Amino acid sequence: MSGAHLDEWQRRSFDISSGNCTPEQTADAYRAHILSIQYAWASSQLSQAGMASLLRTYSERYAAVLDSDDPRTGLNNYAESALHLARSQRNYSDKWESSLTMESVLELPCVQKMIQAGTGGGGSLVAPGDVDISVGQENRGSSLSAAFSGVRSEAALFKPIGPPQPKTEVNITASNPATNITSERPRGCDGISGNPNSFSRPPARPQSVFSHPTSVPPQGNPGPAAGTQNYQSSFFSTSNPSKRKNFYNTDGGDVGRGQHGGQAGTDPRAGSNFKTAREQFIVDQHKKHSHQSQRGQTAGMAATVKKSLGANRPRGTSSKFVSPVPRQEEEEGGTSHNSNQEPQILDERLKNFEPKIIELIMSEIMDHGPPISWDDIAGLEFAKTTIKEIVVWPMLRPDIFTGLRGPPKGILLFGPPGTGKTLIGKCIACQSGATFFSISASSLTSKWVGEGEKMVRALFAIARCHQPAVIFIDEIDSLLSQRTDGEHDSSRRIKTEFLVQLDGAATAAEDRILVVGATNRPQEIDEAARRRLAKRLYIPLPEATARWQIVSNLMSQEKNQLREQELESVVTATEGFSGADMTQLCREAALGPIRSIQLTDIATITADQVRPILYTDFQEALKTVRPSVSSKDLELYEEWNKTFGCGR
Ligand SMILES: Nc1ncnc2c1ncn2[C@@H]1O[C@H](COP(=O)(O)OP(=O)(O)OP(=O)(O)O)[C@@H](O)[C@H]1O
Ligand SMILES: [Mg+2]
Repeated sequence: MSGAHLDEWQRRSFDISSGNCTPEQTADAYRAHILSIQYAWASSQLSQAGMASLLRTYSERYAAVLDSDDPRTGLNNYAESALHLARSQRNYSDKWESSLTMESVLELPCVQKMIQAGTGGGGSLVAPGDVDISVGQENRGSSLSAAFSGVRSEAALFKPIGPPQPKTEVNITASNPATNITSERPRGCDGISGNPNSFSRPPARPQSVFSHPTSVPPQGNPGPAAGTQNYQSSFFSTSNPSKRKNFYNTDGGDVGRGQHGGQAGTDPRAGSNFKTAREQFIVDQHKKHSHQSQRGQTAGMAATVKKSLGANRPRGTSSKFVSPVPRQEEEEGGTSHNSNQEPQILDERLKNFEPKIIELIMSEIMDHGPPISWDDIAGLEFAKTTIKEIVVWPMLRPDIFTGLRGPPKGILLFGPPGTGKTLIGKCIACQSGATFFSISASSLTSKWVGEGEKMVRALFAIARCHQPAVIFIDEIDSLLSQRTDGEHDSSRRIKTEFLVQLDGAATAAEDRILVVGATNRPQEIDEAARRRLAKRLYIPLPEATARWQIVSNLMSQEKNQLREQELESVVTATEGFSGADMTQLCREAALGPIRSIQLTDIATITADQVRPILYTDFQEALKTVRPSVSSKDLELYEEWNKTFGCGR
């Protein structure tokens, strides 16, 4: 690490060990340590092992500060209350202990005022009574539960202020002597202290301020659980109103309104997710029924889809692709069957295949992905034109491209690594309008003997159902390498099956299935496969114009100050680079501005303050990025292209 970084590190370590730091400062210092470690590793100043070890140490220390509930050394002052709650114990924490005992509520100035007002003329507000609690007819809302102690405890009878309201009397009898029901303030009870009027209830909505929760057993039937319910609420305490205010009063309006409102006179559950068991039951029932009816609809849909699939299906670029099994989106949309059920196969031609195999192949259909256009592929004009001729136009005008003009059944894209073969595959997927299967050789070469060739057969069968179709096989050499005596029987069978499917009795002349293979080892491909991949296109290293295009494309997306001549110099200096090497060079250069930022600023700097990419960044990057294709390898590709390639 540089001297400046070490100084900074030392200063922070000293601060922490001096004991003068608050827990917040200590946590900040540890966080800064962790950032420095990550930065040092990212800029190769620190080994992987060193980074891992340091990170472990400092993460543990940081976590210790976060987790400790000692107010002098830690930040976590919630743990205690949380633990108490978890153990169903009374909360003794200073921070979270509720002060809402009956006595404290009665002592509240606003309550006192109301008591006085009540005795003055408006009827009594609070009077000691038996264990009766009066609740409004709607019997809703969060509540103040009564404080019980003893077998039949005294509780308060709360009567709402204002005109007399219809009410229901509920008797709560504490049958268990150990019952400890603690008085709690209702949700949004800040309003009580802030606004004495909030005690009054709007006449339109008869409801007691201190109505009992919906869990109150009905009158005359307290039930065995009546006395054993724990009424202690974890929602509110009066000790830290500002915190609570921020938490519940998200709209910045009056306390008690908003998400967890519950101000006196309003429905306390308005906007909250709370539901009674009965409400939940009704919702569940509703869901169940609607799901059943949806399933009914799906079955109906499936029947319709069946008709449109397969031989009867109109073919052409405009016809919509219909999957023979329910697709993921449909499942998400809730229109599918139970996921445990076997996928329903809707095409006659696929009935001999196992649903699992079909599902596997279907999952490799690539009908979405990042959109790539032909312009995103720099250079390679000949390859692009040829592919458009073979793939795109025949899809657009199948009536013209018939007979001798019919497209070949297979294309092979070969060339050095990183020259854009896979990119072309993705572009075909986006631009061709055909059903695009992107198959990896590994998904076809199953470890179960016999499964592999079934997969190949299923692949072509499904592709036939979804014509026009393009089957893209990246790194096709691993699937169609030359057949040798020593190789496993199963891989031989896969190859044979593939060749048969590609150009054999199984394939009809009018089938519009195109196989596109990509490889950087063309010489390893079996000669029979080579013949079937009739159009073999060399994808060479990018020429100067293509390199120019790649750099300017990538730089146009970043803040840069690269002048025309400087770009020319970069292009000249990158003779022999592949497209992937050029991309790597640009990535490396783009890191230049980040590397010039001071370590101390990295956490705070804004994206706008990062300087643009300069030519010097490219010069630096050129010191570390080298071409990945050797000239010897290149000769091999050129040679193979001369012998088997279809380019000019
Ligand atoms: N002609 C090109 N135009 C633009 N970008 C390119 C081009 N060639 C390569 N790239 C860049 O290099 C990356 C790698 O290219 P791609 O994966 O297509 O190489 P490939 O030929 O399939 O290599 P491999 O033979 O190793 O599989 C692409 O994602 C792209 O960023
Ligand atoms: Mg590739």
